[in-house]
Amino acid sequence: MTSILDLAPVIPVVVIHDAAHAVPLARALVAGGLPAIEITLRTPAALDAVRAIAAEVPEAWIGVGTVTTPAHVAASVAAGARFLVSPGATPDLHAALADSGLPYLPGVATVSEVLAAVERGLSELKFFPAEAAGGAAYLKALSGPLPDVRFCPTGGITVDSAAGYLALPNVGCVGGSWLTPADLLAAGDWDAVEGLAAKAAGLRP
Ligand SMILES: O=C(O)C(=O)C[C@H](O)[C@H](O)COP(=O)(O)O
Repeated sequence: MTSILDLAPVIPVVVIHDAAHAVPLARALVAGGLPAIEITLRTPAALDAVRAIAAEVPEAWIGVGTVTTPAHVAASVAAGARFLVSPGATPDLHAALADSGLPYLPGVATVSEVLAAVERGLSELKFFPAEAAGGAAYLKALSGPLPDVRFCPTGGITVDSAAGYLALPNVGCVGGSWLTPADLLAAGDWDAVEGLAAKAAGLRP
């Protein structure tokens, strides 16, 4: 199965208020070099956006984030998600994510949560909230005792701090919302979004 962590150095984390923005937004991100896109389940438009991208932008790896319940998993699969991301995970959510048949990144923030995920056979996780939970220094410390676990740190990361994470051996990619700021989406400035994506795609040549 393709690893979500290896598709691009950055996964854009998107909060979308207007599903009509979904297709041009996804095309701009893909054109900039970021094919893996996470639409968060934070707005009523989110699942419509996922459906539109799945139908009209097949070159995008469209994923769903802010998955916090088994019902979210089912709705995301039905909408056409190709991967799932959660900010944390309970035993029930872990089970639903595993049953989805999709690649997924459950969120962890402590060593014990990492070990619980490893017990379930997982080796690729989201580290959230990355900056607040210890940042790149925390992940660097984990690479000693847990060298086989790779992370997608997300939460508070910027274009300036991303490179420090990407230089770590246990970081596959980072996630962030800086590529799709609300003002650019509201203005429909897809060229600017493509420019932000291209800069992010170049963080790891
Ligand atoms: O919604 C989710 O599933 C989350 O876990 C939280 C998001 O990944 C972060 O909020 C990313 O947002 P920034 O910190 O703005 O880059």
